[in-house]
Formats: sequence, C-alpha cells, structure tokens
Amino acid sequence: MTASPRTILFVTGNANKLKEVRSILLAASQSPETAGTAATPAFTVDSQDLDVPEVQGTTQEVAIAKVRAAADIVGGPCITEDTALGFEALGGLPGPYIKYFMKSVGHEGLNNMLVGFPSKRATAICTFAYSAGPGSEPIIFEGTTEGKVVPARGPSNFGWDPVFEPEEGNGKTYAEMELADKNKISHRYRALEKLRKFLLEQDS
Ligand SMILES: O=c1nc[nH]c2c1ncn2[C@H]1C[C@H](O)[C@@H](COP(=O)(O)OP(=O)(O)OP(=O)(O)O)O1
Ligand SMILES: [Mg+2]
Repeated sequence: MTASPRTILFVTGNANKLKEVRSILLAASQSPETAGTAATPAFTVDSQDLDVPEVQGTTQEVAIAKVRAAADIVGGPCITEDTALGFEALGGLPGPYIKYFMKSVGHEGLNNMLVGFPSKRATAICTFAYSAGPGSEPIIFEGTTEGKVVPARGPSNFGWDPVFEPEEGNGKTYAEMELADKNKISHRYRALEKLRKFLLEQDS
C-alpha cells in the first residue's frame, strides 16, 4: 500500500528556493528506479515565511539556530534551508553572509572582491535543517557544488546564479542553465537528496 503523501513545512521567504525544492522532489518521485513503487511516498511541501533572527557563525551554526527558531514559532516539525557561497581566496567568506553581500555590492561587486586574487574558485553550500518540533535537536543535511565566480551571464532571477559557473555546468552559469539541469548538480539538490532519504527512512 502506498503511504499517504506526507506534508513537510518549509519555513522560507524565498520563492525560488521553494520552486526548486518542489521540482527536485517531483523529479525524484518520477525517477525510473523509484517511480510507481509503494515505498515512495510523494512529499508535498507547504511553506511559511517567518522572520527568524539570523545569527552569525559557521553555515552549520546558522542553520541550526534558524530551524530552532522556526520550530519554536510554528510549534511543530519543520525544515529550513540556508544557502552560502564561499570564496576560496577569502577563506570561505562571504559564506552564510552572501545575502547581505549580494544586496550591498551586487554581481559586479562580488567579482571585484576577487580582483588581485589568482583563485576565483567558489563553493555553493546548501544546508537543510530539520527539527521534529520545539526543543528537539536539529539534524542537518549539507550539499556542495564547486565552481568559480565569473562576470554575470544569464537572467537575473535568482540571487547570485548569474555569477556562479559550476564545474559540471558545461561552461554555463547557474543562470544560463535550464532549471532541470541546475537541479541535477546543484548544492540544493545534493542536500535535499540527503534530507529526502532521511524522511523516507522515518516513514518506513
Ligand atoms: O541556488 C541559488 N542560486 C543563487 N542564489 C541563491 C541560491 N540559493 C539562495 N540564493 C541567494 C538568496 C539569498 O540572497 C542568499 C541566501 O540567503 P538565505 O538566508 O539562505 O536565503 P533567503 O533569506 O532568501 O531565504 P530564507 O527565508 O529561506 O532564509 O543566496
Ligand atoms: Mg534568510
């Protein structure tokens, strides 16, 4: 018997994240190895936009604090996601602070930060955090994609997509790739695969 679809509450204010998460989960449920098997519950994702305090620290510390705060507010199980972009030349910065760097200096500024450094290498890091409810210990799921920072190419729909060229993107930036192709190699896909498997195991 097929398990009834399980609804996951994703606390995020970012519509693009939600769109990618739904699309990655849909693709996973349609993959040849899992499609149509009773062991594959269809996850559905609800979202709620909450203003949770953003602490400073490592990507993991930020992710754990975020899901704790979200679980306290919603009063039940939820997931959150934190995205970082770390420059090799800057010892991993801006990292979890990429949102504020993007807002302050934009695509061109991110490139200018690396002028004078031989390495333009960057790592996109996605950290999902799951909490079973207020007071329970968060569990984190991390995914990374290696690439480099380049002058902006492609549509400016989503954050720093135009300035990040992943190693596995055939020379395209995230922004130049089809969403389905980004979703096969992205930091978000890799982290979400781990979370998806964890949730599947919990169901069985
Ligand atoms: O795949 C991505 N490709 C390009 N840009 C991206 C991606 N994923 C997040 N981003 C941007 C959004 C934000 O400027 C920053 C992460 O900040 P972050 O706090 O995780 O996201 P957010 O505040 O927009 O949404 P949330 O309510 O889930 O915290 O990087
Ligand atoms: Mg945020």
